[in-house]
Amino acid sequence: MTENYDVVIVGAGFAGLTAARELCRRGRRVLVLEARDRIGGRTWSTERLGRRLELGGTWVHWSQPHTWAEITRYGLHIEPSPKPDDVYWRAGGTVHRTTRSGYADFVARGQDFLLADAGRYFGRPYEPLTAAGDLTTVDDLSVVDKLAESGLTGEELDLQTGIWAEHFNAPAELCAYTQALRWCAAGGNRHTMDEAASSYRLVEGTGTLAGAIRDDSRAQFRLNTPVHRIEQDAGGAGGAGGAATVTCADGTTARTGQVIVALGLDALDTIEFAPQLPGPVRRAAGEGSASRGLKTWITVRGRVAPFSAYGGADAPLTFVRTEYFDDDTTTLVAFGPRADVLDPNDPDAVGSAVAHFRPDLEVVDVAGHDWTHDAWSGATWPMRQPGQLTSYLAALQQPVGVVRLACSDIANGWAGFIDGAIESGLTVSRAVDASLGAPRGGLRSTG
Ligand SMILES: Cc1cc2nc3c(=O)[nH]c(=O)nc-3n(C[C@H](O)[C@H](O)[C@H](O)COP(=O)(O)OP(=O)(O)OC[C@H]3O[C@@H](n4cnc5c(N)ncnc54)[C@H](O)[C@@H]3O)c2cc1C
Repeated sequence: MTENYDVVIVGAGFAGLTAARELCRRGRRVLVLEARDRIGGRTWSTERLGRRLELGGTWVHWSQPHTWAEITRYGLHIEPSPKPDDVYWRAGGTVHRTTRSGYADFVARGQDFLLADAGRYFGRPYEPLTAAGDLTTVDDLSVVDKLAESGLTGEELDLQTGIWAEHFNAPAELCAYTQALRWCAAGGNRHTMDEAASSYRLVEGTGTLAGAIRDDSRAQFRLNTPVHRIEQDAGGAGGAGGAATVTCADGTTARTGQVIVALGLDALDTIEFAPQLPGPVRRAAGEGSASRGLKTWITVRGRVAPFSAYGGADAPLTFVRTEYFDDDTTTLVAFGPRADVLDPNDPDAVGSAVAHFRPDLEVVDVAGHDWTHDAWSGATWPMRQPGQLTSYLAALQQPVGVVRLACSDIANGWAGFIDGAIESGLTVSRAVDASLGAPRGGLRSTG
């Protein structure tokens, strides 16, 4: 039997959850279809290595307006990740070691050079295409291209490319210079940019935030229900006032006035669209995000003094940091740019990667999730490749008949972050509500 809804939302990550809550509050009848056995998408708080760990998105910040509003709304709390005493980095084939402030001094020249034009190109970060004419001249650059103009020393360059490979969770040549500028502009300056990315985690975990948004909606949720096909009626494909049929892998179908496809671009190929999505949208999904790396948690023997380490752009791990301390073990968080070359769940391989800069550490166990090879994500945090901002963002934000995309990948401000997912869910749900007209019976419920 085919059921009828005002809106079907595909995907229960932060974008889909937010859209579901907002549309229910506007009196819409909403069905959420999620492929996984849980909500939260690329965030996942779960028990591993003897404690609750975040296998996906983790850090949040008050400079991220949409995330912070949700933290306030649900009364959640943040706690700081430990700051390192020492910083190690590999450059010019050597491992260097210095204090946190020594590292900050050394890195400043390169960061200041790379991010100097953040305000020029993204003076209004939530309108990322407003400098459009000018932008096309720089959007094809990678951070490697831009850094080549810098006059930095070889060691400074090695460190900078390693830092950006870490920030994008991607090979450095895939990291769009404009994405680096957008990130800095969203934070307001490079210090807030850095702080927002990895300093404060949710005490209650991202799962609690996702659950709070879900519980605040009357939407019907179906887990373990991948969507296979979305077919718009002839009228729907041409504009508003149409309808679509959503078909799941289990053969069930739902009829709906509007569809929100709330999954990342790298998972878009899990759905067949009839008619096809426009060319730029298909090309954006086909090219995919830059972010094809990994995150892993590592338990090492002994109580290790707080440190962080940058491995360099070509290392299997670009960044490692102490995160939790126990009496006889320490838990590190680590990132690498290529999930193809390092399995986040292989203790031997991760141990060898850590030995690149800390051969004294003995890896006991590791825990991660391979988001890059997971069909429902296909990438980690979605950072753009050179050229993708000006080629695709505008098209990705447009409705296609009764179908709209919503995800962090296509947000305006903190694109790639939890904040971007919430922003996108808010924006798209408002547009969908407007397309549907007055709710049946003319009443808006507050549920
Ligand atoms: C390792 C890692 C670390 C990160 N670190 C941070 C961080 O510290 N701070 C931060 O702010 N952000 C971080 N992020 C990014 C952040 O987690 C994401 O940008 C955000 O969660 C994306 O939300 P979304 O709703 O746009 O997409 P997703 O979370 O990907 O949600 C999409 C949902 O759609 C589902 N789906 C996919 N295909 C189908 C289908 N065919 N049918 C039905 N359902 C489908 C998926 O299962 C998923 O639940 C990180 C991400 C990763 C992976």
